[in-house]
Amino acid sequence: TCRLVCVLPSLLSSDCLTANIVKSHRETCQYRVEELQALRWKVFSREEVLAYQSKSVEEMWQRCAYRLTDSIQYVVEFAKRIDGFLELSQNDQIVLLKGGSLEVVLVRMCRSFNPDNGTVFFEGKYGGTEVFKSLGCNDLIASIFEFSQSLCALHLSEQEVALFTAVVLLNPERAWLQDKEKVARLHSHVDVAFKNTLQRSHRDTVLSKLSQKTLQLKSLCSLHIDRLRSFLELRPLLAHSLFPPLYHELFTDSPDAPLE
Ligand SMILES: CCN1C(=O)COc2cc(N(CC(F)(F)F)S(=O)(=O)c3ccc(C)c(C)c3)ccc21
Repeated sequence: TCRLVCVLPSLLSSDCLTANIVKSHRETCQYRVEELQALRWKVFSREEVLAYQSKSVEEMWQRCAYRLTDSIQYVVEFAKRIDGFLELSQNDQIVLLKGGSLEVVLVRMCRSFNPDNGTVFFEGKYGGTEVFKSLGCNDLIASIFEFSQSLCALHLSEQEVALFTAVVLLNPERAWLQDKEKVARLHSHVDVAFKNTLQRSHRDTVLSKLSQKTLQLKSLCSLHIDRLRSFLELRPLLAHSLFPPLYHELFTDSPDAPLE
């Protein structure tokens, strides 16, 4: 039926794209939002927080880098299932993922954030900013929590998270794109699908708020890259053994193993 629907006016074909993106999100979101909410009561104890705070900077970064790399694999899978993404050149697929995967992870994280007590899901339980103290970058942690808190305030549905992350990923303004026009066409199709969905559910107000969020995302990610760079510069040899190759491929300019 999807094929039949897609030959009808563009409005219906944007339904087709919406269905594809929502399905892709559901299949690659790593944790279902129901699961994450059911775990909110599992908060780290005082002892567990102290244990995290007594870990070395290296170990905490390694744990986070591992979880981030794991989450990014799901974002890569999400991208590959969006109609049109695999039709882009290999180069442009990698440029979009290098530039947008962390942004998608940070948007998805609002689903694992509990705005009632300001805790986030990490290694099986919920914890506040104090859990990440030994990372030594409290400004980055604080900005992640603030971003998650403000995104939660929009009460995005799973459909809206799916469409918003697809819009964030398919950004035609990423540097080094070969076929910018082709990405811009795909981006505009997703944007139209997103706008149609929001209008139908009388959620137009969310659109203007989300465009501000996109700006916050950009600064949050550049802050992350700066922090990561300064961290790696202090421990060049260690870092190479600490972080999975995909992490290096995405967040440092070192020409490591190609993104598979
Ligand atoms: C700022 C980008 N960032 C890093 O620079 C280093 O690794 C990260 C990992 C994660 N994870 C979330 C994910 F698993 F979804 F990726 S986390 O390890 O579960 C985690 C959850 C929540 C917070 C506050 C932090 C600090 C970590 C998120 C962001 C980063």
